[in-house]
Amino acid sequence: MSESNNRNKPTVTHVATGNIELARLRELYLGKYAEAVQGKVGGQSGHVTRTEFPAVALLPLKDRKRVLVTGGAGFVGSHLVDRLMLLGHSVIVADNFFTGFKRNVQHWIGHPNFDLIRHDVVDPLMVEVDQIFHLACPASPPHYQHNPVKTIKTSMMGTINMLGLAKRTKARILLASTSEIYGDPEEHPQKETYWGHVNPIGIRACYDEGKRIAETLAYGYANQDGVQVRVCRIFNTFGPRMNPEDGRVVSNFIVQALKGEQLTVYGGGKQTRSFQYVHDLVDGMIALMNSEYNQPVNLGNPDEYTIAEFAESIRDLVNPAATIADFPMPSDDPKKRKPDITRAKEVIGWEPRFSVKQGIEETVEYFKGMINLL
Ligand SMILES: O=c1ccn([C@@H]2O[C@H](COP(=O)(O)OP(=O)(O)O[C@H]3OC[C@@H](O)[C@H](O)[C@H]3O)[C@@H](O)[C@H]2O)c(=O)[nH]1
Repeated sequence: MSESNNRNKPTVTHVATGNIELARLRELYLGKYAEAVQGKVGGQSGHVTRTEFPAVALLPLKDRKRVLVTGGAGFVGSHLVDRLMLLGHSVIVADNFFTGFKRNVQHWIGHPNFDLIRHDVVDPLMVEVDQIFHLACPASPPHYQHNPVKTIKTSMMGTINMLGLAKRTKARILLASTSEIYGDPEEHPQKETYWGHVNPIGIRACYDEGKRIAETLAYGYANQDGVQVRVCRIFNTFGPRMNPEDGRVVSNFIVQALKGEQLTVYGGGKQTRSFQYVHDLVDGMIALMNSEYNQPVNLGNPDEYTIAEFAESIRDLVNPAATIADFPMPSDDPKKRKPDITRAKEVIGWEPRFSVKQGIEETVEYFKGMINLL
């Protein structure tokens, strides 16, 4: 087991994340605003139009931004939307609901600061905004491999459309890039200066190369047209509102353990990943958007696990009776991955504050709430 100081960090209890109390965030995905997600199957599901919304900050008009979040109904996007809304901004979500769900943002539907548009970023979007967080793209390997051409179109044409929007409106745009641009890395841990090791025709290429061209486009528009771009490279992230069926390792293992099924370790489980809790990522994205730094920044938690030891820790926490079984390794699966976050510390003063254990406990609680739906 690779030990890290991070595992011995005290857990975050009521610390404000981006000036928002954790308890206030929790009520949106575990508490009173999450009841539709935690519904019971077999009966009926009733919906009411909300007359009361979570309280949001009242910002002076000069500080209130009009923020577009593409992919805002997805796992990461919806947590970002929660934060931006609670901070008092006006938020427009554009999502095609391929992997996102309305239920992830349902607690904001009807709020005067909130708009939800069913929109695919492959088509241009005409809105007036100050900031764009461009997240739209399936991120789970089974999802992005489901329709590789569509994944490439989403990354490439979607990013061209959003950069064009940023150019017209003079909005600042943050591109959600990925650790996958490093491919199967030969440098470990991965620094932003590493150019990567990607198979351009492999099954992951639609996503890896899609995000690489998205980065190239971002700097093309920045250098040629003066568009203000920010680029974060997101490492493996988990938390409540992950789609339980999206096939990524954290949701798979937790759901399998909760259902008493075998935990499916691929290829012997010697490959490593480093897992960050979603609130840390959102902290980093907002800090980067509001910083003056325009080069790529890794956002991830360096706490590195082999997949085999990760399976054991989930089993021990969720269901010690569950068994672990080995399945074939998907092709081109990176053998190791761990972010070097020196740059993030230096340029935006960011580092993860949640331990993996605390994040996993919250995620387990969330999935337990939906067990009847699984
Ligand atoms: O059930 C499973 C699922 C996955 N795995 C393994 O666990 C590791 C992590 O797999 P995931 O599918 O969660 O994520 P990957 O690291 O392959 O890709 C991720 O990289 C970073 C992000 O940009 C994306 O969310 C995603 O593409 C891989 O080695 C995979 O083979 C299992 O052993 N069992």
